[in-house]
Amino acid sequence: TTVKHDIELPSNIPELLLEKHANYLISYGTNKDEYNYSQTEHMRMSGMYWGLTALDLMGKLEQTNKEEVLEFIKQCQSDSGGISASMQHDPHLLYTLSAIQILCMYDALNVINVDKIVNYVKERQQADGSFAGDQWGEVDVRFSFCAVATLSLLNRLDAIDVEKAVQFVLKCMNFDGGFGSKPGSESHAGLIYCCTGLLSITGHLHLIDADRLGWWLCERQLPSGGLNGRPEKLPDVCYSWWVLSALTILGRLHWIDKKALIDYILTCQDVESGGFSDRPGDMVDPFHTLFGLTALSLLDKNFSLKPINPTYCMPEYIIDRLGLKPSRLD
Ligand SMILES: COc1ccc(S(=O)(=O)N2Cc3cc(C#N)ccc3N(Cc3cncn3C)C[C@H]2Cc2ccccc2)cc1
Ligand SMILES: [Zn+2]
Repeated sequence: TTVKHDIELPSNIPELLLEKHANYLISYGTNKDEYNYSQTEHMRMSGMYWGLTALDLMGKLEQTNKEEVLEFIKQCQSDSGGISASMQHDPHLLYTLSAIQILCMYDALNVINVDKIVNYVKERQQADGSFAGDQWGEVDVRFSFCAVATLSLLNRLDAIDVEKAVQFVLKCMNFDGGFGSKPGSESHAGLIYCCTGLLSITGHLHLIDADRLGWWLCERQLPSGGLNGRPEKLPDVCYSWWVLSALTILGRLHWIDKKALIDYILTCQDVESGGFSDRPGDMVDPFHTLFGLTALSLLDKNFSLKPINPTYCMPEYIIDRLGLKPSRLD
């Protein structure tokens, strides 16, 4: 039997239903009793970053409850300086980055203790330049990206050893040009985004074999038009973001069949409830809704979406306002 590694696209391709997606995200945060809301407590800070970034891209940030969000973030900063996913949870670099990204969008970094954030991140760096995600010590190159992105948003990259952080990223590079989560781990689109983004922030993109990695990335596109995260995997909307943002940073976005990918992403909308799912017909969620919209923003500026910065996955105007210039290959 031939193993199916792709899907058939539905015949009709819906147009981009921005009002529906905005209403889905705005109501997601409000009805707290809903099952989904309770299931996402362990990652609520990231869930808020996904929803608020998507709403800002659609020009709806002013419809959110800014004061309530700022109060929640203040309550989530622990004595260690790190920020947790929800109140009374342990702090972690993943949620510290999400919180700083939200505060940059709201232009409200003053509501938390920035020096204690910087110290929390600095304390996570290991002797080999890598970063542990929290005090329990799990190392993953995703956490290197969280550390470097957080500190660069605060203009405090001086607090860590950037050269050693870069050395660890290079140890994660594979013969196929891609990156895994640790030295020797297999290449995966999500980790390639983290490593490409870190090297873009620190100005070390010249260390990447852009043609070899670009080739591996555009190989992710399947006949359905969708992108997968590794060879032999099914397509998934969130991989549109991981692959496209890395290709954009490498200056090779044009290597992808844009029209086919746009059609794939549009079929992943739920035309009733709003929101995007990983594949047509699956359950929608805020994670895939953000990454569907950010991918469309990179693919075609004629959708009514604000431009997205491929390195930080934040609206371009926020990165401009912060005076940040993450590098890209031409
Ligand atoms: C399926 O239930 C889940 C499973 C895992 C998680 S998770 O570990 O917190 N996380 C974030 C995430 C959030 C949502 C939403 N809302 C949905 C999925 C999803 N995944 C799982 C996923 C996405 N594409 C395919 N898969 C299987 C990624 C994962 C890891 C991740 C975290 C942060 C940034 C990037 C990636 C949450 C819910
Ligand atoms: Zn996904």
